[in-house]
Amino acid sequence: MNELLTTSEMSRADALAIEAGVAGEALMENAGRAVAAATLALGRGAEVVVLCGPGNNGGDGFVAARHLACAGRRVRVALLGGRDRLKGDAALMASRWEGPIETLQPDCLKGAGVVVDAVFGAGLSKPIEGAAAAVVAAVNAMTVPVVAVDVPSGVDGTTGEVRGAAVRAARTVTFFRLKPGHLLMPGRSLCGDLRLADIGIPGVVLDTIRPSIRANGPQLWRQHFPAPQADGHKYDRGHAVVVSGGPWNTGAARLAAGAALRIGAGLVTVASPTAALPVNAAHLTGVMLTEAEGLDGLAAALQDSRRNAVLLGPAAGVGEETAARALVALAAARPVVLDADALTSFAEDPPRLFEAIGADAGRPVLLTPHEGEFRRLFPDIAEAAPGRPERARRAAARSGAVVILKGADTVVAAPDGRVAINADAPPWLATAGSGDVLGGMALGLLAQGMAGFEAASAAVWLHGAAANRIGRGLIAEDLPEALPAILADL
Ligand SMILES: NC(=O)C1=CN([C@@H]2O[C@H](COP(=O)(O)OP(=O)(O)OC[C@H]3O[C@@H](n4cnc5c(N)ncnc54)[C@H](O)[C@@H]3O)[C@@H](O)[C@H]2O)[C@@H](O)CC1
Ligand SMILES: [K+]
Repeated sequence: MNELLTTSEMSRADALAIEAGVAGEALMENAGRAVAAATLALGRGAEVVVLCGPGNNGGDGFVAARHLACAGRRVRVALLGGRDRLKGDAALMASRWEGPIETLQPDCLKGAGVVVDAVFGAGLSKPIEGAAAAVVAAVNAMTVPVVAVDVPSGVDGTTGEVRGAAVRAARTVTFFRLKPGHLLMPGRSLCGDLRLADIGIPGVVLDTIRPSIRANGPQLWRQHFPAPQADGHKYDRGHAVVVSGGPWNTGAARLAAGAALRIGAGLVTVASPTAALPVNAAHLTGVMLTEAEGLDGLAAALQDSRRNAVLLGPAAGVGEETAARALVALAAARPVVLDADALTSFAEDPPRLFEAIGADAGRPVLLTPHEGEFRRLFPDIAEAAPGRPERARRAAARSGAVVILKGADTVVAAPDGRVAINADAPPWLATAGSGDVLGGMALGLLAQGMAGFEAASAAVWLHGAAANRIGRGLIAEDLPEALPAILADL
């Protein structure tokens, strides 16, 4: 159930269900009935105004209006555009509505105690403007609950972006499977409480559609998650290396190293420039320390093949020195996580990074940009690609790396096209050092032999779960500490 369907995949699901013998009319009837059921509990008997658009989303609205009226609610219906524009099932459902049909405009909201938003759904094809935009503004100025059908009108179901204007719903009822836009920002924040209704589309249609985007959660990677063996040794659980910055910039590496250890790496070493050794030594206990001065020092530290995964970038400093160190790490034939300054250091020449990644395509490389770092490495993709999943996917395909595009709706994409969207990170996770911990968690999983996409997705989800467990007041140091309880629940 964690598959997410883009709006075009969703209309394919409808079409395949109909081909398989399910009546389109039945799908719409079930959809509208589910909306009515989700609306009945709201507004304590107050009048419901159902706003219908010219497509099948509006058709669902007519069905919901009929069921609400049958249940004894006072219902009024307003339609965008002439009734003669309605086609197919939507026209059929409008004909089964026995009450009057008003013209959609802000005035029809007068007296409403609950609003059903059935103006646009998966078929939104351009920005909302004119009368529809005026109604959206009027709905958002009201304090009554709004139930959105499929998506809040104006939210793009595939990207989560607002096109022109969008309704702010208290509840959204969608069908068969969620869409990316329900989890991506700002769509997610406009949906309110999300409900998923079964409308009779058989699950086997997914075998044909093969959706590539999923909601991130343990189902996606639990089978790959490293499980320590009873007779195992710490050396079986990998040896992660975190490269430290200079003497004034060591904290980020230690945060990452602590996270790698907590998530189960057998051994973790901070590889430190000579001048930073005393600072690191003064703060490390379970994490080990080794000297790695300059490029040769790093190469020497990585010669030990038991050191099987490397993280570089946190507080590394932007410039040629960091770029060259990243190339040393990438040349050492093992999984690499590149974060923060290690990404920005390639802003002048991104292909130089991608070539080094491509030189050994067999091992996983993770890039963990936030939006600004992403823009520096992939300016054209940031400009042109529609929505964050597509941006991350194109970047992964170009770079050959798993891309973790960080944000309130972190997206993980693999070079083979798989995408995971994380939807439950709380706002207080955006705090100093939080990204360093995420990099360390991913590193710790790679060191234990987890595959790149799964390690990235698991790290992102666990990072969010840890933050939810801690709650407000969280600082980055708390995140690794919260892991044991979450790992126990897995
Ligand atoms: N059999 C099906 O296809 C089913 C579809 N369902 C519903 O159907 C919806 C999709 O239906 P449609 O594909 O007809 O699409 P919509 O009903 O979302 O909208 C399409 C209509 O709106 C117009 N339009 C789009 N954007 C506009 C804008 N910005 N300004 C003005 N007009 C605009 C289009 O020209 C078209 O007439 C789903 O969201 C869902 O609610 C459900 O009934 C389940 C079954
Ligand atoms: K809608």
